[in-house]
Amino acid sequence: MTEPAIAIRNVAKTWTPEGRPAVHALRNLSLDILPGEFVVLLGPSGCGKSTLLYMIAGLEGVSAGTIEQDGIAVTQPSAERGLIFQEASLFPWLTIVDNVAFGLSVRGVPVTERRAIAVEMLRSVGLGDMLEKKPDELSGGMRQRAACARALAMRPKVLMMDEPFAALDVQTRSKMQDFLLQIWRDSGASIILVTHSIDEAIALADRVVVFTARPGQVKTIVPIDLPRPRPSRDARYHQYRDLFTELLADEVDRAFAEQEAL
Ligand SMILES: Nc1ncnc2c1ncn2[C@@H]1O[C@H](COP(=O)(O)OP(=O)(O)OP(=O)(O)O)[C@@H](O)[C@H]1O
Repeated sequence: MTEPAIAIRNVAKTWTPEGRPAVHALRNLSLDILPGEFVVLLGPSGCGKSTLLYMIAGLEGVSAGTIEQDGIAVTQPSAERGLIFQEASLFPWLTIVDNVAFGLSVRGVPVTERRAIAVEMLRSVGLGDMLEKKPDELSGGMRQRAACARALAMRPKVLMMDEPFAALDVQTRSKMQDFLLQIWRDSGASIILVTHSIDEAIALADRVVVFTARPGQVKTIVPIDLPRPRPSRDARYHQYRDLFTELLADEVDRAFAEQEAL
């Protein structure tokens, strides 16, 4: 049996913000992410998807349960687990190539090698002509590609993405999905991507993990048994879309009901 790249066992997370009631974000959540697997997390707003990514990244601790990477407990951030947010979090005062090289400096890569690696990564994401540009000179899609280059330069085994394309227009988003599938194949990394888009989930995932409303748990896991690329004309595509729409509808209703009760 393949050992999981990430093993999440009975994890719970309760946020206890000062002066406000505790929030039970996740409860009794178990999930394996396999090496090289593309997993999409889908669920109603507030069900703890981002919280789970932060904990896998090692940026937040668990309240109960365990998270392991390759059998070792996750206790702090690591270059082996990259995280990309909705808005590319590049340093605005650095050029694109320096943004990518900066991450490598944190990892201790010698200064002489940093630029060469950064240039290579930026070329591989199609930004070879943009090396000396500042982030605000690039489009949203280009900034996200630069953020991918920065994360991939660290050679992570697991790349997490929190709604990475939500701020992009429909055409750019579709191109970015193609691009992501390509870098996923090239890198061999596991990808864990959070999205609200059912279409994005079907287009990308090996498996879609559907969450319950908060406190988030795994409601069901659906393998997407379609060859890529996955044209939305395909009848089976529509079956998946209907299935996810139905699975989510109940949970979204529950999430709304809870918000109204507050
Ligand atoms: N730092 C924090 N302090 C207190 N509560 C938090 C914190 N981060 C998240 N929460 C709460 O935990 C719950 C889960 O939030 P989280 O952002 O993980 O959900 P999500 O599923 O990613 O939501 P969305 O899809 O809307 O982004 C929410 O009720 C949120 O308000």
